[in-house]
Amino acid sequence: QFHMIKYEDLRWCESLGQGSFTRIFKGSKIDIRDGERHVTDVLLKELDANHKNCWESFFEAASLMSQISHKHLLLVYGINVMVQEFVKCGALDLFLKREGSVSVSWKLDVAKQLASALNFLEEKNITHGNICAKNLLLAREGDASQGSSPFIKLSDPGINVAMLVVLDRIPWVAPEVLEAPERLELECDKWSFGATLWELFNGGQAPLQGLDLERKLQFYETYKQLPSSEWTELADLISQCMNYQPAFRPSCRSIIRQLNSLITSDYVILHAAEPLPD
Ligand SMILES: N#Cc1ccc(Nc2nc(N)cc(-n3ccc(CO)n3)n2)cc1
Repeated sequence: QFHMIKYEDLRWCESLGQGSFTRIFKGSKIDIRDGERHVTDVLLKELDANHKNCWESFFEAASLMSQISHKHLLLVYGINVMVQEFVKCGALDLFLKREGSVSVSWKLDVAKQLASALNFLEEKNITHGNICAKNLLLAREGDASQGSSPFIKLSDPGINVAMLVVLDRIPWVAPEVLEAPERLELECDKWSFGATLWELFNGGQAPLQGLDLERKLQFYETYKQLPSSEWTELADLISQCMNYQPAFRPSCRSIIRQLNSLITSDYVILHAAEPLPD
């Protein structure tokens, strides 16, 4: 299902950093189409040498996402090196940390786009398994004064959960996944959606940041919730998603309905532009 890209058609440019198993580079892909040379900006994601053993799950994640297409799902061109469409503004967590103050309606717009991507995956009965702000890519920053809104793309799930040391994905990974990493169900993405919503409304800060592994495990063992927002309706939605009973988590349709009612609430008007976090 991938159309073949030849190695010599790829150019590696600057490194953009590295994840736990991968390194990412800015690059360009050269296509000759109807006699014309097209150069496309791409993101090159390499699996680092000492993780070649999780190659097949790297491939599996990429091929899963390449079989479906949706406006909020990242386009993946190829594998061996994963060649992704280059998304202009990069990962959302870094953007939020850099930007500091984006409006509540900007955040709700992003939340709705993620919810619609999850709804699409739910309809296809596909569990993403790694929903978090780092895997949300900002294709368009959006500028309220120009009336343009943000546009996000959900990135590939990356190495599948069974390969990952799921412990360092607390609190994004649903508690039931710690018991059975191979049993990834749709409800797991609802839990992660709640944790990502929390990141979105906390300036891109990672939830439970700084807690060591022991404390993170205790967080689940004692059925804790993340610090709740002063906006009670938002706090309610986050804790519904992060329900320790998977079956009690809301459907995507319910999440979208609740986001729509948050968008119309007067809290949005009162908090048009968030103050810079002190
Ligand atoms: N400064 C800056 C800057 C950095 C990256 C991009 N673009 C981009 N495009 C993609 N397709 C994927 C990613 N990712 C970044 C982290 C991850 C997690 O895996 N992906 N970044 C644009 C600007």
